Amino acid sequence: MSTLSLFDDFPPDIEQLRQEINYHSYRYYALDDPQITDADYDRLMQRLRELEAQYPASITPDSPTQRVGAAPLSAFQTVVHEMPMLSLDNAFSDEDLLAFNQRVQDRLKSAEDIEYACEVKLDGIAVSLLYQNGLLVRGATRGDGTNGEDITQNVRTIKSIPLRLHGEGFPSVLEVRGEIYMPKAGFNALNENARITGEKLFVNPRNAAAGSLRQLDPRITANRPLEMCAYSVGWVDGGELPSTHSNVLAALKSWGFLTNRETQVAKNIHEAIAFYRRIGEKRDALAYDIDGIVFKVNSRKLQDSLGFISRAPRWAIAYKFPAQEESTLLLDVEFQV
Ligand SMILES: CC(C)(CNC(=O)c1ccc(Oc2ccccc2)cc1)c1ccc2c(N)nc(N)nc2n1
Repeated sequence: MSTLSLFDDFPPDIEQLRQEINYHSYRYYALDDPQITDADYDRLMQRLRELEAQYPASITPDSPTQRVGAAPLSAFQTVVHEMPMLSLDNAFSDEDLLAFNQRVQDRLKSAEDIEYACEVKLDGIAVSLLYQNGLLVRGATRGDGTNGEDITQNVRTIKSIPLRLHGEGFPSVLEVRGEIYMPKAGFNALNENARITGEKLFVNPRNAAAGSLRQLDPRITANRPLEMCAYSVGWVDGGELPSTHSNVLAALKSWGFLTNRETQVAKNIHEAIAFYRRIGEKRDALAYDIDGIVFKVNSRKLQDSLGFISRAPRWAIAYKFPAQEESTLLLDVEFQV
């Protein structure tokens, strides 16, 4: 006799199972510290699918079984970003970075050391995720910074993007910005599979991520090894944010987002340059492609007084690495095939 028959009149606590699965996702993606094996996670998911098939009325939009959603779209709708998605000014040398720091000090009329949040600049696709009362309601590309494409159905398939925020204390409206990227291992496996099936090869992980997000059929996106790393908050309403950027990232992590483990705070621009060197030395060993380091004035109060120049903040800069040889090498190899 199946155990379910004991509960036919009293549906088992499906919400409890859903919360347990979401908790394990939080531990795996946000904390990078899973408590159960992938096999046990899959067993929990299988049980949830069986119970939801038995009690379809219990299905909620944030259920982890609802990631691969609706039918393919005929086209992407346009989204107008409430807060522009800004680009970054670039630095190509230590001198450029020191000049950036000097401009910041001059503008703040301060000779005090400026503290910087230091983040890897992932080589992926910028995305905006809008949450209302903790639920993901919209995903959009950067587009031209003001108008992007609505890719909500596709971002819902990415397991490191929470469908419901974890924990508490988040604003009622929260717009999170980050990068959707394809880790190197996933990219290599995707191209290996494409070689076997005779499908189109991707030139690099960034193009593979872009191509995977441009799919009108979310079922294709769902089968692509994509991750999302949060790096900023754009628009908030109904709540306060911490006073430093590094604590905003910590809050995003507590709400269920993947943030990059290399992120550090530098007490001054010289420590920031040391961070750039250290990451530059381990760049090839990283599990994902990066094309630079982003330095952000850590104090949000100082950010507000520095403001923006047209499309880029005065308080942030990207110090780029030299372009990597590998992608052209791959290009040569690819066309020799
Ligand atoms: C700093 C910011 C430009 C994001 N921030 C914003 O887009 C942003 C936008 C409006 C804001 O507030 C506004 C308030 C009023 C008017 C306009 C903007 C604040 C931040 C940015 C851009 C690209 C990044 C990248 N590739 N990697 C990392 N690691 N960080 C990055 N950070």
